[in-house]
Amino acid sequence: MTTLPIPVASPFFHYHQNQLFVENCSIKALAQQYGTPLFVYSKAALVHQWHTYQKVIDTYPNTLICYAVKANSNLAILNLFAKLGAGFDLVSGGELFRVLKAGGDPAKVIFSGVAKQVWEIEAALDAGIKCFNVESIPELDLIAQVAQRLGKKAPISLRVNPDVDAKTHPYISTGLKENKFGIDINVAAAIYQKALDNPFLEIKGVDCHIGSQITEVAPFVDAADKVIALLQQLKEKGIALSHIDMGGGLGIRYLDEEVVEPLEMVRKIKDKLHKAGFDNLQLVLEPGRSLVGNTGVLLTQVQFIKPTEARCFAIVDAAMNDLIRPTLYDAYHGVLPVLIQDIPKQTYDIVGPICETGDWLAKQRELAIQSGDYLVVESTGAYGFSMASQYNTRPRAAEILVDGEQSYLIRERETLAQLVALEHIVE
Ligand SMILES: Cc1ncc(COP(=O)(O)O)c(C=O)c1O
Ligand SMILES: N[C@@H](CCCC[NH3+])C(=O)O
Repeated sequence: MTTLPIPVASPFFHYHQNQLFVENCSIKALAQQYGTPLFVYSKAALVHQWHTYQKVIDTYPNTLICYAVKANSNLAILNLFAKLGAGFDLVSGGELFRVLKAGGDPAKVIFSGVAKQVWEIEAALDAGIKCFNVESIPELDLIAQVAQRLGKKAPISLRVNPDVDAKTHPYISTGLKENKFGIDINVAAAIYQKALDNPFLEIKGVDCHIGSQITEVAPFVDAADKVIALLQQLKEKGIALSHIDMGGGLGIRYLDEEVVEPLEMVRKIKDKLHKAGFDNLQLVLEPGRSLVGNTGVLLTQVQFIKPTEARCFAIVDAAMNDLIRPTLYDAYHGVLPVLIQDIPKQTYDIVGPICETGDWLAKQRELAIQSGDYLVVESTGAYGFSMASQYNTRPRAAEILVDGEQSYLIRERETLAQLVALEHIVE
């Protein structure tokens, strides 16, 4: 008897009679219906993850959860979160376009990012967003100029860089002095004063986001301590804020990580705010990965098994263009067979067909597989499709959303004609 593996996104992904299912749909049937590579998301898992944040809202009603669109920006997913009551955290005018198209409420939109362009600031002011998270003095000046031209007052927060170690991968750490993000917390008070004196700016809050895939509470608490010290400085200057935005960053289980529940993290921050006398501030959070990461998989088919002297490769039809995280961060993603078979296990490197040595999805995995089999790469609901490219002129994968026995195509597979549609040959 082979023991069945337990998917990290169990029970939404689970084995039944040696076959992998998502909710009530057989993954093999989905592969046959929609083709591969295919991103498969579970609606029940998305709703479940939302509820981990809904608990925060139920406990502390003065909280706004702004889903970080960059994690997974499919319109169907944005629409689902909008219906559940989410706000949105954006980093581009493109993301604003998506959120409005998906039915998001602009009054619950936060606009982050280190360099907003004029057209993006205009679009956000026109839409009537809740707040810009401003990351530098020149950006503050530009936002004020655009607001003046449009005859508006721009709502702003300063994104401060608290110089705390989020203890995560250096590429996804954002709250250290040497990172490009935010304004040095030690000079922020003076910049708030400058904003206060500008009639085209309206100070709303303070923001900090220290990094991603954080699996401890301590870095959030350290950051909160520093932000609270700034709040006290501002209070002394007579500058009152209406919200504090602690960003996103909560990690998920890819392998065996112990993760922090949103409510546990928020309790610690809320206690600090309470002790410092800032209970009145609305708490804003910008979670991305923790809402969507473990709600989806990348479904792929083994094309060839290629044994070499050094390694045995399982060459699959998904590649680094579909999922760049292993290449970019050396990230671990679980790999599961769709069918459990009674054949010998072997150790494989799971690689794609792209002409790069870095084109791998997983290394040294024990699997009982053969060519033609389907595999899923786990935990790919966040920063999977949203970071996909068309490198090697590979159409981007399709995306589906499963709800019970039903599946819905939420993004069609790109066609070759679409890949070249914007190009022109010079006669
Ligand atoms: C400003 C900002 N907010 C929110 C997020 C979402 O982070 P995460 O997906 O780790 O929750 C990010 C990405 O790290 C970000 O840069
Ligand atoms: N894209 C990254 C996280 C960066 C988040 C954006 N600040 C990842 O896949 O883990």
